[in-house]
Amino acid sequence: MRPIIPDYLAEVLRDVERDTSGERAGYIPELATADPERLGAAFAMTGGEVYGAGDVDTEFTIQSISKPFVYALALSDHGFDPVLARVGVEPSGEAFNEISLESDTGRPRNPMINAGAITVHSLAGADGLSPTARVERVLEGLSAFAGRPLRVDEAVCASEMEHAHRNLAIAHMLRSHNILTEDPRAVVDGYIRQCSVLVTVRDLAMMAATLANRGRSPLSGRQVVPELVVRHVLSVMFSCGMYDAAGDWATQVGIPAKSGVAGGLIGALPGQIGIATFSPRLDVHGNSVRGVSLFERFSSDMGLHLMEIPAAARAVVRSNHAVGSGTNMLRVLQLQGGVGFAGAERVVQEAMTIAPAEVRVALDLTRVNSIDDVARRMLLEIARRLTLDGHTVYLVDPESVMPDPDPGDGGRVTIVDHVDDAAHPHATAKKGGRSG
Ligand SMILES: NC(=O)CC[C@H](N)C(=O)O
Repeated sequence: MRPIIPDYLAEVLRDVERDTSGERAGYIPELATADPERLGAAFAMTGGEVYGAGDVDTEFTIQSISKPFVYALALSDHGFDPVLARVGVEPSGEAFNEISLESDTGRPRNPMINAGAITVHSLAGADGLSPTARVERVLEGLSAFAGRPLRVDEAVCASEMEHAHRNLAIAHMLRSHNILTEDPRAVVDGYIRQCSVLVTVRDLAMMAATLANRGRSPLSGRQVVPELVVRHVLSVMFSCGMYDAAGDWATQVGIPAKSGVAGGLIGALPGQIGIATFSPRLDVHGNSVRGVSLFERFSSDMGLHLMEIPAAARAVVRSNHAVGSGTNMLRVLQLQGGVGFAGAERVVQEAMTIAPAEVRVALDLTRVNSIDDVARRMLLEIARRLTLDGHTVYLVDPESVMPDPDPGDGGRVTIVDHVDDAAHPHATAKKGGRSG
């Protein structure tokens, strides 16, 4: 069989190829010489598989796509408070290189615009690092996200540094507000080196997949940054990643994303996929023209919009029935699928209908594949209240999907591997049901 996904990617690339609108970034002379016809796209699944079509192994500079990753490094190196004290998380609705700070605090509005990203660069690695050691930390961190060692394009770096007046102006302004405490020139130099790291579409897809995979690289298995940091970074990407086009992007595409002026674009869909595209011509916001079209296609073709309401998740309560009769009667609530808050609420409703006469109750988790923390607490609370009302409660949980099944506070559950073990408690005694 021919592989399905690369064929699909190649077809979508053909569809956008005709669009030659937009301009290469002119303010960094080296970028203005890039081949404007380059075009590539890749999907990296959280399971580790990578699919690509077009120029997936061409190297180009990461530019602003480094911002969310270095933000993640700064948050994991310093913790949330010191970073949030210096850089906000509010969408600015402004261009990426806008010279703007919050009027009351002097903080840059968010870490995705240059003012925020320059500040964040100074927060990567331990306090007091030399500028060179800080760039090392950034390079090592970006490489960990990509799952391979990355390097700096010295020509692009030098070219941007020669024309860095605007970023220098931003850094001096940050220094005057004491948001930056180091030499502004050294920080801008480090930030520009960070932007000049060479990546391929394949690398970027893997970096995005590492975010989508809760911060663990699908390639190396390494936990690059903590899970809570990832949630925070993806939220900021969702609201600020596309600068003054962020609102359009959130409604049309609905994937946390980040663009760079060399023409790269990434999206990370939590739990599913990292996507990357490359095409150097940019729109007025500095986002790749064909990249935006590709993401619009991917989102609508594959239903990747984050706000897409999932096809009515199958009912969590598969059945609610009685087996046996008389005092031996067992009420069985058979659950299925993944149980979250709304699913557990359905179980609460069903549990309220259990008649006092039905002394024995089984929550059958045989077909449940996951229980999140709030659902765990609610199901155990159901068990506890049923115990207090005089019921005997069984948890049918052959694969131990219920973590720590202790209802506490006067509640008690007997854990068995099969409904039959609850239906015929004497047989259970022989098999020795686990008790929680
Ligand atoms: N949007 C971008 O990719 C901008 C990054 C570029 N290095 C700059 O600071 O101007």
